[in-house]
Amino acid sequence: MSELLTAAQMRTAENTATDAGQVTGLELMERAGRGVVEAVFEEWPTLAASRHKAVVLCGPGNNGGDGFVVARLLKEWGWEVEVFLYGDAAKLSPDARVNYERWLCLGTITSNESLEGGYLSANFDLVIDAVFGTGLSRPLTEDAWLFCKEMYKAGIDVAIDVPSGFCSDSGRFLGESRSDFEGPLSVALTVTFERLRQGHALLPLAGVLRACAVKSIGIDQYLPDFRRETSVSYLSGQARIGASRKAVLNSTAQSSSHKYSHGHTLVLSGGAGRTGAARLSGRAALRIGAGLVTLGVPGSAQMEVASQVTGIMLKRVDSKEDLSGILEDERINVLCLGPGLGIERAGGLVPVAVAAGRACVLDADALSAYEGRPEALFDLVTETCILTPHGGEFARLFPDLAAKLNAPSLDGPAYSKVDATREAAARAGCVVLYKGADTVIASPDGRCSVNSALGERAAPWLATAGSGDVLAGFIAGLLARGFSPMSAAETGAWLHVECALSFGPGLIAEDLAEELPKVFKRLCS
Ligand SMILES: NC(=O)C1=CN([C@@H]2O[C@H](COP(=O)(O)OP(=O)(O)OC[C@H]3O[C@@H](n4cnc5c(N)ncnc54)[C@H](OP(=O)(O)O)[C@@H]3O)[C@@H](O)[C@H]2O)[C@@H](O)CC1
Ligand SMILES: Nc1ncnc2c1ncn2[C@@H]1O[C@H](COP(=O)(O)OP(=O)(O)O)[C@@H](O)[C@H]1O
Ligand SMILES: [K+]
Repeated sequence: MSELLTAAQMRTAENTATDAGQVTGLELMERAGRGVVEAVFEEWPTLAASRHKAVVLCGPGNNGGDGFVVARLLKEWGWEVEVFLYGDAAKLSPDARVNYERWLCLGTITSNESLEGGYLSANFDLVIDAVFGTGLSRPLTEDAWLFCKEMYKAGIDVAIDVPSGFCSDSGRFLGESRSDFEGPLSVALTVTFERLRQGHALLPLAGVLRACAVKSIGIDQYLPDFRRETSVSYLSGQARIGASRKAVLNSTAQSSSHKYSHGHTLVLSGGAGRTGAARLSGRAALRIGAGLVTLGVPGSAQMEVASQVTGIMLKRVDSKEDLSGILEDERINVLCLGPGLGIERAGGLVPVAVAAGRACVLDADALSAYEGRPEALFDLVTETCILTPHGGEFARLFPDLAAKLNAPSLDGPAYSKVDATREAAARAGCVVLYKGADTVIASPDGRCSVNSALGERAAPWLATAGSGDVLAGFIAGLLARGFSPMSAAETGAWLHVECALSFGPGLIAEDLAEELPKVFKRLCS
């Protein structure tokens, strides 16, 4: 697990380091430029071995300053380099100005008039975007867009910090979408410093980046104290679930304890013909380590479910009273409600389930049942609950937050999925896991993680019917094993993607839980 930074956190770290007299801004810029060149040669080793042609598009701030450093270093490496400048050279930031002048000792600035007519794609091996970075505070002006558009059309090979126009906190393109540019946006390599920015993990930006490199510029010790609650964790491909979590997973394989000490999950099912979703959740809970799983099924569906399950037990739950009766068994420590439950049945059963005071995963219909009256749900839930909405369900429960997220972003930093999920968790008073290829998990105390299924962890085949039901079951099973709500949501979401990656394309929801043993074996070896 690593941390994601906001632009403000990075700026503070930079200022603290320079104020402490540890380093100058100019030196940081030099290190940043050097880091970019190193990352390029690491990504494409053949480029280091011979002469190539690069173009660096620089902007008016320090991102442009980094660009001038890169241009100089590549030129000194023996490459042919051209530089374009957006904006007035007289108004460059002071450090950028120094590097602009250093560049002028080696080369020139090409007139922006040359940019048109496919000049970039026709003439260069490497197109480097150093126009705007983390300082972008408003949508690109028309002339800034005309400058950047040529770069996007050619295809950006290297973006310094962030591709220009995107907000590095939210991952959103600032302003209205650009109807005059239809090409697919894609950036081969993005090089950033010390840690990834929050926006690198969030859509749409995360979907544009093919590879990211993080280079040190020597200010790690000035980064925020990540034990504080304001940081955002990144559950990435490199993430290794913590030792305690691993120990719990390990114990599923070598248990000498009784099954009841591994918890008992009750999954409530819908009626006949709608039981598949709950069966998926139940099996997932069992596979991930719940000692026992019971499906609570209406009488009309008992035969259907009985013919489909083996390791899972069955109890008849037609009414609230039936559910209350079953919950007298205190060994049931977790409930999972929503998948295939039906809106009406959910409306009746959710209050009883939550009032029982056990850990509780509320998904799908258990959330949609509260459309138009979300406060009723928030009044019920406690911090032992987890809400797992997808985008549609999120908008039903938090229409104002969804509207903010969908409105055009006219200022930077723009309102992000991290902001929305944090607000949602604070409002609901429990952990909220907002699904997607960039799943965001937040707890009411402000802790937050992004679980990525993008970039190196892209698993688009996870968007298949029923995969969310499996996720709900994974989380419920981990809760049964004693994970805290935040940990269960993080670990469940992370393992969900690991299973999808391990299985590969062709995956259907049924395959996910069956892939777990392989994933566990790899983790525990
Ligand atoms: N922090 C660190 O630790 C380190 C940071 N480093 C580097 O610095 C970068 C951040 O630099 P930065 O803050 O100077 O901002 P940057 O992205 O260059 O843009 C600001 C310029 O753009 C302008 N501008 C803004 N919006 C605009 C618009 N819509 N249309 C047109 N213009 C617009 C804005 O103008 P203004 O708003 O002032 O009028 C200003 O001139 C960071 O990404 C990294 O590469 C490294 O050197 C190493 C250490
Ligand atoms: N493009 C994608 N790449 C990876 N994972 C995705 C993508 N789209 C959705 N997911 C994941 O797939 C699951 C879908 O859940 P959900 O929308 O509830 O579907 P269902 O109701 O069919 O189970 C979620 O875990 C979500 O994070
Ligand atoms: K950039």
